[in-house]
Order: sequence, then structure tokens, then C-alpha cells
Amino acid sequence: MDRSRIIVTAVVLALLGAIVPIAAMVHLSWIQAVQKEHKRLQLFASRAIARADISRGDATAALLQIDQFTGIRCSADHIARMRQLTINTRSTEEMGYFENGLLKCSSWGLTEGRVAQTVPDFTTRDGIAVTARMQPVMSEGHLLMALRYKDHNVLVDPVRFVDVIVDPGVQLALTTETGILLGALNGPDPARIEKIIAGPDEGIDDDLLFATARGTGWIAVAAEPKSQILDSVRQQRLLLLPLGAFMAAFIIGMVVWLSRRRLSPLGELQIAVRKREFIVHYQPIVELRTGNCIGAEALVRWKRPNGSLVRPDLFIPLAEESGLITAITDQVIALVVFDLNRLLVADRSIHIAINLSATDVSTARVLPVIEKALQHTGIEPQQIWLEATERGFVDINSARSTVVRARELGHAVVIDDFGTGYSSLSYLEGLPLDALKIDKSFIDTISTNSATSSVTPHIIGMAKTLKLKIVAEGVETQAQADYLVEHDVEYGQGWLFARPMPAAEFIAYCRQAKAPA
Ligand SMILES: Nc1nc2c(ncn2[C@@H]2O[C@@H]3COP(=O)(O)O[C@H]4[C@@H](O)[C@H](n5cnc6c(=O)[nH]c(N)nc65)O[C@@H]4COP(=O)(O)O[C@H]3[C@H]2O)c(=O)[nH]1
Repeated sequence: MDRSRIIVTAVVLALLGAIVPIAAMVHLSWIQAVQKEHKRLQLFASRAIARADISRGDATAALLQIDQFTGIRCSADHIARMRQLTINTRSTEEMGYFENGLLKCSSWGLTEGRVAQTVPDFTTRDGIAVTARMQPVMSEGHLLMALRYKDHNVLVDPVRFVDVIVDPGVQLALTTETGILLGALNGPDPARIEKIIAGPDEGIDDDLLFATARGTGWIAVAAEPKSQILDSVRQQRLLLLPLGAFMAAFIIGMVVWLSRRRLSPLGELQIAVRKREFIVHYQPIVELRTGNCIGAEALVRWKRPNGSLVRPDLFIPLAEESGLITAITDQVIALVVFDLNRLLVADRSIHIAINLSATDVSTARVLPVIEKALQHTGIEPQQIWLEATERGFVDINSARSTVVRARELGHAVVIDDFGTGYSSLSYLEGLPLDALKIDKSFIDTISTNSATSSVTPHIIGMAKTLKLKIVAEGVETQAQADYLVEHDVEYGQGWLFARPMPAAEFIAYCRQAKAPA
């Protein structure tokens, strides 16, 4: 991802990070206020059910008691007993006795009209037949509920069933299980109540919050307009918004921190390593006398997602400092095998020199990595040269054991950029090296009168004394090449022959350089 995309993504994430938690808290405060209100409404509805059960229980008890009366029906005693039970039973308005399906007497006395027994709407489990709404004969006024047991019935004012205290604005309705409205407080709309009891036990119906409670025989609905909970929502918001603001600040902070980290050179390099954004270019190494291609140096490049290539000297120092270099070395090894397996198997005289970091040299951890990478490829270990700069040999003892082990495995070991560090002849003598690369800065002085121009023959002489092969690096002119040939330097690498190139070009270069003239 390039910088501008990272910045755009960070801004979008920061905006989302600011909006989402606050919006979530606003939503949560609404949900919590609704839940709280549902609980409260549920409580009212349950109380109505409990009240209805008590009222029915009282009426049932009165019916059972009158049923126990053994005297003559509709006698003065019977009527007095019925009256007494009516007065003592809070929910009961009137009690009556039926014979042959007609009302014969009631708690008010003998009846003359031919009042027929009502058809019950339902019968409870304890045998009480309930008619939800009926017009009383004796008392004018609103509809009453009739409960009948055997030949007696009681009339109950349905208001007794919803005789509970509710907050102003809370509508309460009690219905039968079949939806017949028995009693109501604060004027609920019967059609809405019918709709509500057919659905879930709590919820929101347009502008109404509701909760229902179901008892045996009854359903109670408590409802109130949504606007009633606005205060509660505001209170919840006061509690939750600071939390949302804190979360938003935290997320924005994280986004800023992550994007800064992502935008930092190290952050970018870490991602490049993780995404394996590296490729390898190969710079041919030629035999100076013949111009034959004898191999190449593998030179890593960081291919950015936008396709641009970053030179290694711009990221290798940071990779070394941060320890990412070992992962990069591993990727280079894998790429070399992937790119050049066929060429190396087909032509055993070709070698590829891989650059090792100081860590790779001091720990030797790279050797098993190479061994594993070469397994089942057919590439010979001697076709892989290992190049290390003088910095890799600072800890001479560990460097020596790595060099020894590398050579045991069959690799050639080359000292790179020779002459730019502090290596001395005696220092080099202690290391079983195979080749020495003369740094470009010395090659540049060839045929010039600079102060360092006299160093180059010394380096050549030193390498010969140590019986090391010599590779001259950075050969740019024919004069330099001629000089090197004259001084018996076998190999050269530089723009005079070829620049670093992608694998396919290197393969073609090698074939053409080796083709018979
Ligand atoms: N002006 C000029 N330059 C020439 C000429 N011939 C070769 N060069 C450049 O000199 C460098 C030679 O590689 P080096 O000394 O190992 O120096 C390398 C090496 O120390 C390091 N490097 C490259 N690849 C790797 C790698 O895979 N691992 C590690 N640890 N270091 C690497 O980065 C350094 C720079 O690599 P590059 O930028 O590819 O630069 C390469 C190459 O492109 C020439 O005739 N003229």
C-alpha cells in the first residue's frame, strides 16, 4: 500500500473509529432504556395477572361455599347466604342461582324475569365456566364477567381484575386467552391489544412499548408510548457517551499509532518482509580473458506495491540494524533457487554468489537454510558462493567456524568489498577463504594518478599470496579490464559487461555469452 492509500485508509478508519463507538453507545443507551422499560411494563402486567388470579380465586371460593349450602334453594336463608358472600367477597357484585338453565334467585332476592344461563367463553381447569362480558339483569351499567360453578354464578366487575396501581401513561389491559378484553386502565386501544397479544411477549408496536404476562386463563398487556422513555434514554446516554468517547479516542489513537508505525521506514520494511516484496537481480560475473559468464551475484531489490524498485543500500542497513536481514537473506536464497534452478542444473560451471549479513556469518544459521533450499533441486552446493563483507568477520572466531562449515558443505566463501574495512593480511590468513572481491573504489583508481591507485596492485598481490581467486567489482571501462587481465585477475563484474538484471535476462545473457562464436 502506498503512502497516500495508507493516509486515506487511516483517515477513514479514524472517522469510523470516532463515529462507530459513539453511535454504538447512543444505540446501546436506547436498547438499555427499552430493556429497562420492558422490565417495568412486565412487572405491571404480572401484577395484573396476580390481581386477576386473586379476584378469580375469591369469586371461586364464594361459589364453592354457596355450593355447600344444604338448605332449600331460593329460600330466605339461601338468598341471605348469597348476599352475605357477595358483600364479603370484594370482587363479587352479585350472586345467582339457576334452575333448569334459568335464573331463579340472586343475592338481591327472587327473580321474576326469565334470565337464561349464559354460554361460557371458556371453562377453567377447576371447572369454573367463565363468560367474559355480559349485561347484568339486576344492575344496570357496564358489562360484568360471570363465573359459574354448577348451579350458582357470580358476577364480577372486570375492573377488579386490573385493580393495580400503574404509573400515569401506562396502559393496562387484561384479556382472556382468546383475546376478549376483560378490563383496562388508561384506555388502551382494543385493536392494538389484540394485535399485541398475538405476538412476542415484549417489543415495540409502532409508537408503543409493550410487555405481556400470561397467566392461566388471562393475558395482561402493559403498554406506553415510546416518548415516555426519552428521559431514561437521556440518562443512559449520559452514562454511556463518555465510554463511547473514550473508545473513540482509543481507536483514533491506535489508528494514528499504527499508521505512523506503518508509514515509518521500519514499519514499511517489516510489511515488505511479511509480504515477501523482494526480488533478486543478477549481475553477471565474467572470466576477464574470455568474457565467458561464470556466474552472477544475487542482488536483492525491494519491489514496492507500485512497482518501483528500491536499491538495497537504502534498506539493507535498516534491515541489519532491526534484525530483519535474516528474513531477507532467507527470501533471497529461496528466490535464487526458484529463479535459476534449471540453469544451475543444466550448467554446473555457473555459480551464484549470495550476500550474507554480519549476523548470518557470526551465527551460521544461514547454512541449514541453504541446505534445505537446495534439497531435491539438483543444484550443487559448490554452485552457491557466499559473500560476506569485512564487517561479517569482526568476531573472527565465530566467523571462522561459519566459513569452515560452509566450505565443508561445499560452498565457496568470498570476502566482499575488500580493502574498505580494516582487514589486514594477517587477519585474512586466519580464514580459509576461496575468493576476494576488490571493491569498486579501488577499480575506479586504475589508470588514474590518485593516491589510492597504488593500493590495487597490493590487494591483487595479497590475494595471490593467499592463493585466493580474485573478482574485480565495478569494472566500467575497457582500460580497467585490460589492466586487470595484465595483472592476472581472473574474474570481473561491472557495467562494462552487464548491469544487474532480472533472472530471465541473466539466463539469456549466460546462454549468449557461452554460445560458440
Ligand atoms: N556504479 C557501478 N555500480 C556497480 C557496477 N557493478 C556493480 N555495481 C553495483 O555494486 C554493487 C555490488 O554489490 P555489493 O558490493 O555486494 O554491494 C551490495 C551488497 O552489499 C548489498 N546487497 C545487495 N543484495 C544483498 C543481499 O541480498 N543481502 C545483503 N546482505 N546485502 C545485499 O547492497 C549493496 C549494493 O547493491 P547494489 O545496489 O545492487 O549494487 C551492486 C551493483 O549494482 C559498476 O560497474 N558501476
